[in-house]
Amino acid sequence: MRCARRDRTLYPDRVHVYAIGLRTRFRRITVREGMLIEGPAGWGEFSPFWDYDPVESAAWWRATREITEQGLPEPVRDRVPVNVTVPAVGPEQAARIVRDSGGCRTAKVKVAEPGQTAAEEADRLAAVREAIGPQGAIRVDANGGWDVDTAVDRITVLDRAAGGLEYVEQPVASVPDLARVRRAVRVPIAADESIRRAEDPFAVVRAQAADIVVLKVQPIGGVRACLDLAERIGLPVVVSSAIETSVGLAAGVALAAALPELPYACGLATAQLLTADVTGHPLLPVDGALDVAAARGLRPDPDRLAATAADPETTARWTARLDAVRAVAG
Ligand SMILES: O=C(O)CCC(=O)C1=CC=C[C@@H](O)[C@@H]1C(=O)O
Ligand SMILES: [Mg+2]
Repeated sequence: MRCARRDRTLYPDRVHVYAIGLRTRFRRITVREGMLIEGPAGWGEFSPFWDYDPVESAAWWRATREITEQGLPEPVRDRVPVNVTVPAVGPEQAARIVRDSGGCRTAKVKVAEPGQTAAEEADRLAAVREAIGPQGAIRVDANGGWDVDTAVDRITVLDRAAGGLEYVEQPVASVPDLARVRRAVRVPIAADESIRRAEDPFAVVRAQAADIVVLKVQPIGGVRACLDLAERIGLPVVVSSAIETSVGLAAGVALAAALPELPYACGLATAQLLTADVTGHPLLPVDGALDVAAARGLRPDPDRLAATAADPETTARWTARLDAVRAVAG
């Protein structure tokens, strides 16, 4: 197995850099890269997307160290309902993803993909509704891709095409615009980027800009940081992933398992987006949920680590990146 330079100041154990292909282009990437680090309390994942700079990536590193040094908080439930994640694909592929999801009763559908039309999005949503059934829940994620007027128009169209939307995630980029859209539509609004890339996530609450808050373990700085934010933010929360391997997803499952309330299915079925994983027992939904004990006991397998190891250049890039992040994170 190819290991990054052994950094004895990090851990005497193991630092592994992975590169795993995505089944479909998602979030502008086709390969997911990151680091897995084994510490005294277990394995953690450090995998900020490359558009996060060292200062922003410090929170991701804190999340990694929390797991490798403190381990996971105690769960209050033994299963975590999850949504299937549908990339910006055609209607037939969207329906197939839902049907093959392992019983997910909620689907989150990517919209506002550059170059795609409202009609293409409406077709995708109609196909997802057909596949998930009338009792299923459908949410969309625009990743801040619309302006206010477009968001108000599209939400109305997509709400009808979906046969009713559970909520719309980050329809527009700024908090003031999020508040404008929320006042103009009846579909609930979830804040994601306005939480995980914000100086002050409470600006969303002060502006009455969202009904729901999305929590992602790595960008927010750890499982316990997310539990603390959930306790203080005063809005319902939904747990979502950062498209990690099953090692990183296990931290998301631990968060979802420890939250006092879990009103929404979690965006933690994203192992389905990967063409491989670092364990022979990837975290995949059964009857629409992930098993908390399986996540807590999850360890990478040496043969899967070897099979998903990044090439030397990528490994060197991540090692240098981690050095830069640790220099600012302390
Ligand atoms: O929430 C989900 O269904 C899966 C995770 C997911 O959609 C995302 C993960 C990471 C970055 C984004 O691409 C996207 C999101 O914005 O929530
Ligand atoms: Mg989102």
